[in-house]
Amino acid sequence: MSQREHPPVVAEDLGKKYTRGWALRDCALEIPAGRVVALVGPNGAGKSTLMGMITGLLRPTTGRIAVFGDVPNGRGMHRSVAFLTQAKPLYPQFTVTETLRYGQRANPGWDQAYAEELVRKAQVPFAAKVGTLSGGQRTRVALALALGKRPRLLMLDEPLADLDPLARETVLQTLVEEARAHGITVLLSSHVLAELENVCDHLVLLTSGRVRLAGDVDQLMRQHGRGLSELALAYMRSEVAA
Ligand SMILES: Nc1ncnc2c1ncn2[C@@H]1O[C@H](COP(=O)(O)OP(=O)(O)OP(=O)(O)O)[C@@H](O)[C@H]1O
Repeated sequence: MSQREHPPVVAEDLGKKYTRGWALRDCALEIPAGRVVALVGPNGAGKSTLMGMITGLLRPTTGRIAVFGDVPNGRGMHRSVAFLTQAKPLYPQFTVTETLRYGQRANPGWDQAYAEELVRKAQVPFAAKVGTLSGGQRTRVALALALGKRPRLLMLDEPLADLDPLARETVLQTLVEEARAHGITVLLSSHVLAELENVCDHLVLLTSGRVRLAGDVDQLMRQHGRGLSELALAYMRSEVAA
């Protein structure tokens, strides 16, 4: 089987135990290619832990995980994966141009023209130091850095949390447009369910370290007669009540 045919993520019996206990248990999951996937769940549900195992930064305690058919080996992220977190570790002293140059050096498949186009579209000045940019502008630079790598899977762990509603909408729209135009699979974790409803076509819901619901949003909506955010909220409420 060629590497292209492997799904972006397949997990079987996947579990992660920290010293305080299990963060993720019995996780069986397949993330299909080309989808925009909402990863939702209450605080502490295990979302970041799952993403950490996909990047290879965290090692599973039990089970297996494969990323495009490869087992993450802890020696760096899969070359087809880009990861953006709320922290957006950009160097504040670097200009935007220098930041993209860094992206070029660090990533063999780097697409400089595409990264520059994303910065230009966002109207972020190339000569500005990253530390002087607004939160929204920094996010656009971080997104250009992530997409310039030409990933096949882009993971975003609460990347919009510090943005105002308008900036959130713009960034999310850009992200989804780029993903659909280039066939990138997106795994997006957020607590703002209404916002995910407009852009995600696949849902993975975690509660207390377990996958409670996973599947195509349209299909889940037909089955349950509710939209993504209502459905996710109902599951989270039932967890609290249990
Ligand atoms: N390094 C760690 N050491 C010990 N426990 C941890 C560690 N990282 C996470 N945990 C615990 O694992 C559980 C899952 O955490 P995780 O960060 O994956 O949840 P999350 O769904 O991303 O939460 P949030 O929505 O609050 O970001 C929590 O109980 C958390 O306290």
